[in-house]
Amino acid sequence: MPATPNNVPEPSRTDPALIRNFCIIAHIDHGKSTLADRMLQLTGVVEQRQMRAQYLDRMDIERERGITIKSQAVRLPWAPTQDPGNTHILNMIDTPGHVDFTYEVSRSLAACEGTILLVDAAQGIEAQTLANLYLAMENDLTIIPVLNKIDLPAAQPEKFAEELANLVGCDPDDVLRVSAKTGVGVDALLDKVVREIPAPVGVKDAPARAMIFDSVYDSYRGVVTYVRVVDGQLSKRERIRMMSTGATHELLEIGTNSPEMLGADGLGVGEVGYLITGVKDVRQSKVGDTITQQTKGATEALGGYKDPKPMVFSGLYPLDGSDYPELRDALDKLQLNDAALVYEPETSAALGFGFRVGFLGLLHLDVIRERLEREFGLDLIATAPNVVYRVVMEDGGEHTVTNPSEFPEGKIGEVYEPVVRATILAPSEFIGSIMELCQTRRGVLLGMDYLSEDRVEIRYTLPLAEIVFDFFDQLKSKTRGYASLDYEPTGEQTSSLVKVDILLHGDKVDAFSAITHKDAAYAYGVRLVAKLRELIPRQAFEVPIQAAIGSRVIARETIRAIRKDVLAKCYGGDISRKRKLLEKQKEGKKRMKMVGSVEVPQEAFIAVLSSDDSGGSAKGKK
Ligand SMILES: Nc1nc2c(ncn2[C@@H]2O[C@H](COP(=O)(O)OP(=O)(O)OP(=O)(O)O)[C@@H](O)[C@H]2O)c(=O)[nH]1
Repeated sequence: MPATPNNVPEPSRTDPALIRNFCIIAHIDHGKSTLADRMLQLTGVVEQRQMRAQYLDRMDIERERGITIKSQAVRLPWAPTQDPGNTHILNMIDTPGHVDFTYEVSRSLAACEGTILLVDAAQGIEAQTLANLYLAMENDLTIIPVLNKIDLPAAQPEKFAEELANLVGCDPDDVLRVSAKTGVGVDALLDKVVREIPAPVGVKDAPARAMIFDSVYDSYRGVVTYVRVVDGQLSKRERIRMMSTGATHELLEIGTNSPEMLGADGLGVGEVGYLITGVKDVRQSKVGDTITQQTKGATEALGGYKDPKPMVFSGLYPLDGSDYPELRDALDKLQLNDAALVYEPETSAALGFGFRVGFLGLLHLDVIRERLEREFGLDLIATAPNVVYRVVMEDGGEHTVTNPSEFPEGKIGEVYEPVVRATILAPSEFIGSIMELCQTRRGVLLGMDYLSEDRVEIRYTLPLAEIVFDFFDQLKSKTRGYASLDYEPTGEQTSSLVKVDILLHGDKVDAFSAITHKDAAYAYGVRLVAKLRELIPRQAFEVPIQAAIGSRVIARETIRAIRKDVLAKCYGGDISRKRKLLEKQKEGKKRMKMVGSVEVPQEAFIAVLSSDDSGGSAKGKK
């Protein structure tokens, strides 16, 4: 049996009554990592002298470099003050903080019985705190409200204790006050976790059922899968089965993190830990799936499994066409660690060979783009992000549109677009500007609540397409940075949506096609043709630039013709000078792309697609 520190029970034999599984919900910067550090230190799993700030975060960076793996769950032994003779096992499970990963968050929460709701005592509740709190409530978790940073001079514990108490429905005196920085109150918090969070319940002698709440690719070990055992026991070397796919694997290694990986014989009821089967791709070990034994396994999976569904699509093209194979290899590599990343090859008349890539949301898109550029050294052009539309034709035929240029022609019945429920938190002085912004983005007000006398929570239904581009930036600038936003998909709605095409000399430029609301189409068309007129140099012939809905032109500009005869300036017969000029002209041409018969500098595409005021998105600003 592997050695365990401090007489801590072996994970296959821990009495479930002594286990507490919890996570920490906090808005960014409210101190989650610092609190986790303090807990590692107080419970003795990291020795004082090894302690360094943000221990778990440090591991995150290391993981990026492929050195070690982040602990998605840490096993902490704790002898509570109220029951010092009984060492309890606290499994602290990390939850991804961002809205794009709501499904992953909800799986991490489902692995817990309780959560610490951590709020900065100088800031109060923020949108991400709320969104995750709602998910925790849906999962029936016990909630322990805690104010952090009480050491700060700007802390207002009385005010925010009241706010928190109102939110979770408890007495303000029951809101714990801690300083993750100095450690004040953290032992009382661990005691409270033991006292208030229920122990896991499961059937010891049943076939094993364990839920995957995270899986991480590691270049040395392959995929490391994090599980919570609900019933039965998983043991080293036995064969297991993934219930969604039926695939079977041998359990090469199983264990817990404290916070480094520590192998074990197995994991029993209620335990949380990792396992390694040698699979090389996270899509073979999917978050939300249930694991059981291959023989005499469970017949019914734990509920809640969903395939990740991309919400936002963008075309990614290498700036230099010869980088296409590198881009494909890089996407293949990223997919090993990202079950939600989907892509397929795509060709654009304007941009050449690339990929249409699906993401969970905008943050996901940014992360992937940044990694492609930073880790793989690729220079990319990304087309404006668009959402997925469902188009039902009058004859009943149906199309799923992930690329605006593929919007069907012909008799369209209804167009459906995805909508989200957005929650915005801000000081009440900004209510007017927030509502104005949401209104211009086709929002429908759902409700508004005061969290305290000067802070409100505003809820809107908004089309996803209206927030994927720059909504958050606008919100921040209209509220001087004070508002926070969170959203979750809530279905779809029919809308009056049209496709606007941009034509150069009669040829459609696929990269600029956009699906916009009918009322925003004209503005989009006018803005884009004006912009392109500025960016495209004059050609040997007159070039009309048009914006059109179907065959109806809604905006037009014209680039007048010039005769670009570089030799005109050369009188006399100086051959070498002539050659030089011709060479120069050829150089210039290299960076041009042909769209039909028109030469367009690559910079024009980049400028239109990347600049903030271009509005080259699917949303159509008004
Ligand atoms: N004064 C004071 N500062 C704290 C306390 N807890 C955390 N901080 C500081 O607050 C900042 C954010 O803390 P983190 O622990 O990184 O917050 P987080 O919620 O993990 O943030 P992300 O990982 O970015 O989501 C850091 O500069 C911490 O040093 C506290 O109790 N008192």
